[in-house]
Parts: sequence; structure tokens; C-alpha cells
Amino acid sequence: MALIPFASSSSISLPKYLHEDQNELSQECRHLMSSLPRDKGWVVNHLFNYQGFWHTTRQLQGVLASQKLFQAQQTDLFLVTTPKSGTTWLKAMAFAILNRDRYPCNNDHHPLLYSNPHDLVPFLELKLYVDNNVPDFTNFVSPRLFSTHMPYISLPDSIKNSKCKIVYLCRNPRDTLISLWHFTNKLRPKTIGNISLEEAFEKFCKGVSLCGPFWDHVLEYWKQSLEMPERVLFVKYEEIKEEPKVHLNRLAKFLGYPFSVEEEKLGVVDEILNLCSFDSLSNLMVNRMGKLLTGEDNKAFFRKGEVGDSGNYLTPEMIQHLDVITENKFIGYGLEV
Ligand SMILES: Nc1ncnc2c1ncn2[C@@H]1O[C@H](COP(=O)(O)OS(=O)(=O)O)[C@@H](OP(=O)(O)O)[C@H]1O
Repeated sequence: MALIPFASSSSISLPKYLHEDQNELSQECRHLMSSLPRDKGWVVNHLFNYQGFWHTTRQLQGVLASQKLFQAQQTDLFLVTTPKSGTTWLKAMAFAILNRDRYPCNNDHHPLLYSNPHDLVPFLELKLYVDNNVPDFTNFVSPRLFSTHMPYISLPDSIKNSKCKIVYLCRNPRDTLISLWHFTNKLRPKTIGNISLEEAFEKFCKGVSLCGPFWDHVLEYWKQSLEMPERVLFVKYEEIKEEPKVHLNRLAKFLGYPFSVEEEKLGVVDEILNLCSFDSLSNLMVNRMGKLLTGEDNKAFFRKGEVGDSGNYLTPEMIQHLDVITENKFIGYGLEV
């Protein structure tokens, strides 16, 4: 097997999911990688195309380990996104909904006040990326709440074949791209400098982005939500922004934790929305100064949290180009983003 060369020196200060050190990978992953199509990553050296989607080295190991080892329970709940679609926000809202009896949102000790949502709701594939062991999920109370960026095709069979529910959050490709571009440049080692918007745009349009092609990721889950509406809920970032109450209610109902009339009267829905809002989360000490268990600065997950910020960066030609791709990809599926 030909080993792929890695520039390990640039990985040292990166979060673990971006490390490329082959010594930490399973034999199976190393073998597979040598036969997969690869391209240059946005932050790290390589992205690998597995089952039609692009992954970093560690993420690929996590996907493989999830497929092999993860045993879903019928009551599990999954929050699925492409990177930079509002994952942090969705995690906060789902956590607050599910745990509101244990942790009322008006309580000064609510976990969201002291932990970043990513530490409260782990990414399944990141939990599994290190040494191929099944991590200890036994401290998770039922229903277990997970998140993932995995495309539908790569989900473990035990998830696909179970009754567990999936919430898919989609964001428009323009804002997703701009958010990803900013995030990438926060992570890029100083020695290699920033990735230009033009390069990021070209890669994104070609589908070569983390868990991309963006459009294929979205479309897979959209189709599942049409086929199995009781199992897959498809929500849009922009729609939650527009009508937060409506969508928080919808989310709670789908997850099996609807708000009672009494709770509505007491303002519980508003309390959750306030607690999870961009302004509230991004101003907490933990999210201004803290780091995730996996090493990222918490503040990297909060930038502007607005709809349409891409208009400040993309040229009209770029926007048109993205819109044409979107139209061509989604034609006939009744999906608008
Ligand atoms: N509470 C809340 N409400 C609304 N928007 C929010 C919230 N928290 C984070 N954000 C914005 O979401 C963007 C980050 O996306 P993700 O959370 O999906 O990132 S990640 O995939 O988990 O790395 C990123 O978007 P941009 O501001 O456009 O870059 C964040 O600012």
C-alpha cells in the first residue's frame, strides 16, 4: 500500500478532527485512504472522497468507525447538518427542549450557561475517530442526543434501520459558504496564510468542501424527509430566524417533547429561544473564552449569525453562479434554499 505523505508539522495546533497523523488511524482507514480520490483540503493537506462526499482524515476514520461500531437505539435522536449551517444553534435548542424539566431555562445553573452546545451534544463521528473503540455512551440518558455531519448514505445501518429520529438543518449555500470561509481562515496555520474567497468559492462550487458537495448532502436528507416525514424533519436556518416560535414548537413536537398549554402560558418557549439566541450564547464567558473538549476555541462558532451576510462578500456573478447550481441540483424536488 502506498502511504500518503502528510505535512504533520502544520497539524500541531489544530483541533483533533483536523489532524492527519497516520499513526493514529486504524489499519482499515489507512488502506481505504490509499485508494480514495483525494483533493487539497481548505485547512489541512487532504480531503478524501468516500461514498461521494469529502472528509478530512480523522473524520473519515470516524465515519468508518461509526459504520462499524455504532449501535443505534430506537429512541436515539440525531441532529444533522453540513458544517456552518447552524449546528451550534440547533444543538442548543434541542438540548434545552429535551432537558427542560431537569434544567429549567430560567435557572442560573443551566448547562448551556457553562458549556458550549458542542460539548453537550457530541458529534458521533468525532467521538469515534480516535482509536476505533466504542466510546462510553452509557452516561447518556435516554433519549440519547447526538449530532453528525455525515451524509445520509454514510450513516451507520443501525441508524438507517432503526426508528430513531433525525432533524436536518439546512442553510442557504451562500451564507454557508461565507461562514465556512471565515471559519477556515481562523483555523489555517499562519504559515500558509488565508484561503482566498475565490479559491474557497471554486472549491465549494466543485463540491470539494467539508462533507460536500453541499447540495448532495442537503438533497439526500430532503428526499428522506419526504419519504419518511415521521422520522426525518427538515428545517431551514432562515425559517427559524423568521418565525422562531413556530419552529421551536415544531422541533419540540417532532422530538416527542411538545410544549404544554401551561408551558406556553408560562413563557417557556420564549425562555428557550432567548437562552439559545446568538446574542445570548455568544456573550457568555464560556463561549468568549473557553475551548471545546476537542480543542477548538468556542468563540469560533459564533460570528454574526445573520441571514444574508454573504451579500457583503460575494459578487453578483458569484451569487448567480451559486443560484444556477442550486437550481440545477434541486430541479424537480420541490426544494428551495
Ligand atoms: N444561536 C445562534 N443563532 C443563530 N446563528 C448562530 C447561533 N450560533 C451560531 N450561529 C452561527 O452559525 C454559524 C456556525 O455554524 P455551525 O454552528 O453549523 O458550525 S459547525 O458546523 O458546528 O462548526 C455561524 O454563522 P456565521 O455567523 O454566518 O458565520 C454562527 O455565527
